[in-house]
Amino acid sequence: MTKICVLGLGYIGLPTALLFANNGIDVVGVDINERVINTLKGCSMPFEEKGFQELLEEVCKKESFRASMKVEEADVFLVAVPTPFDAELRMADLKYVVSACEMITTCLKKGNLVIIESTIPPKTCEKRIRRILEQSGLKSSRDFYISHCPERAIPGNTLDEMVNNDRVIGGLDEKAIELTRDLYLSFVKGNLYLTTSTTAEMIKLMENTYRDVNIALANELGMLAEDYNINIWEAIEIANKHPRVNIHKPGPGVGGHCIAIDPWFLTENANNSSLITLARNINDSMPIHVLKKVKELVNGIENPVITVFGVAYKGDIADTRATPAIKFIKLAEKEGYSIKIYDPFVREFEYPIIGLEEAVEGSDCIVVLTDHTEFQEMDLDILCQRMRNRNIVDSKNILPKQSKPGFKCNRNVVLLGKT
Ligand SMILES: NC(=O)c1ccc[n+]([C@@H]2O[C@H](COP(=O)([O-])OP(=O)(O)OC[C@H]3O[C@@H](n4cnc5c(N)ncnc54)[C@H](O)[C@@H]3O)[C@@H](O)[C@H]2O)c1
Ligand SMILES: CC(=O)N[C@@H]1[C@@H](OP(=O)(O)OP(=O)(O)OC[C@H]2O[C@@H](n3ccc(=O)[nH]c3=O)[C@H](O)[C@@H]2O)O[C@H](CO)[C@@H](O)[C@@H]1O
Repeated sequence: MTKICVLGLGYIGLPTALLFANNGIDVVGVDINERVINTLKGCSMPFEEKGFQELLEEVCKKESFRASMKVEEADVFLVAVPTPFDAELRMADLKYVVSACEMITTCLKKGNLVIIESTIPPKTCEKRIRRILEQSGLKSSRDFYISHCPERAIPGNTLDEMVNNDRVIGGLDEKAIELTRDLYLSFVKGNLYLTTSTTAEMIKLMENTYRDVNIALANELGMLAEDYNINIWEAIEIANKHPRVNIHKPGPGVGGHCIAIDPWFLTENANNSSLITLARNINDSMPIHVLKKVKELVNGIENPVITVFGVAYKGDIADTRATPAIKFIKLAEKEGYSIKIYDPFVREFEYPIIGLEEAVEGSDCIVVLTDHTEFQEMDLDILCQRMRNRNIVDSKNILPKQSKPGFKCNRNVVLLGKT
């Protein structure tokens, strides 16, 4: 039986490890975080993602998955550690990938395959990973093999997308590509596209950059629509009826571990990338624009109290990584506003999260920053009765549009893109 050692048991590494373990592979999951390992040893998921607690219990029963803090000899090593953005240098911070590869070097044997799933800048496998692994004394493409198999699954629907999405497999050589393809065939039902490692690195970054640039376009169109006093949401919906138009949605900015940072990995060595940089800057500036809308509404109110609805980086998940809500909250605090936060999913955050009624009580403005489905069904008239002033900025266009019959609520709803 093939044995695989997965380094990094986060949102990507752990689901991947469990899928391999459930499909005939012997898996050792390695993480440097003791809490993660202890939680897994108790057969519990360290984070929530639909379908994975059940899968973990299944592989615990089968004894095909073990969690450990130590890398051990295996046929395949898979790296899924974080690749954060170094804001000062404006480039990928590869320290976790480097340290994971150094850990592998101590156990590397002839015939091994090393797969990098972490998102990395173009040429990282060819230049950086190869050099580190060759410190073992073995030679890449002769004694062992390196490939890049970027992950494309979307948080909130990871299980379905990991199994059914098409995947890109990039190798330093043909043998690396073949070995990687055979391994992923154990659970992937989508097509596998085979290419070089550098092309695969580039493809992953292009996909997220495409989305970022299109979101920036939607944000800019939203701001322009304000000048013309039209509803951007209606305009986009109708424009998207064109068979070749797919304008994304405006909002308070782009969060998450990927789209807000990956475009920078593309531009770090480029002399000429004005569009990608501009798009990033537009999206990063959106919390300032939302705050401007709030300021217009609460102007003249003494000591305004602002209620934030949703701090997860997107709807119906608990993940707050790089959420635009943080920037909005910090800016609003600088403005002297008191902030109360309600989020039905998020449990851990750097600001307190409170219950809905408490969050709305005495508020001067509700600001929606996340499109949780729950917000679609809110009874705004009841909420408005608890507010001191009935103002709403709905940056996600998610709240119900109509007041219920029998209630009169003088709410002043400001959608982004419509004044
Ligand atoms: N989360 C996503 O939706 C997503 C999707 C596609 C690609 N990616 C990419 O996948 C990679 C992993 O992202 P994630 O969201 O799973 O990160 P994560 O922060 O959820 O998990 C990473 C784990 O790696 C562990 N770790 C760090 N250094 C280690 C080492 N040397 N050895 C073993 N474990 C180590 C950490 O303790 C952590 O538990 C990143 O490059 C990310 O850009 C993420
Ligand atoms: C190309 C692609 O699809 N990549 C996906 C992406 O996953 P994600 O969860 O980060 O992506 P999104 O859902 O796009 O959310 C990001 C932020 O953008 C905001 N947003 C979104 C759409 C819109 O029209 N207007 C917006 O304002 C949203 O609120 C949120 O803050 O990266 C993962 C890791 O690489 C991939 O694996 C995964 O396939």
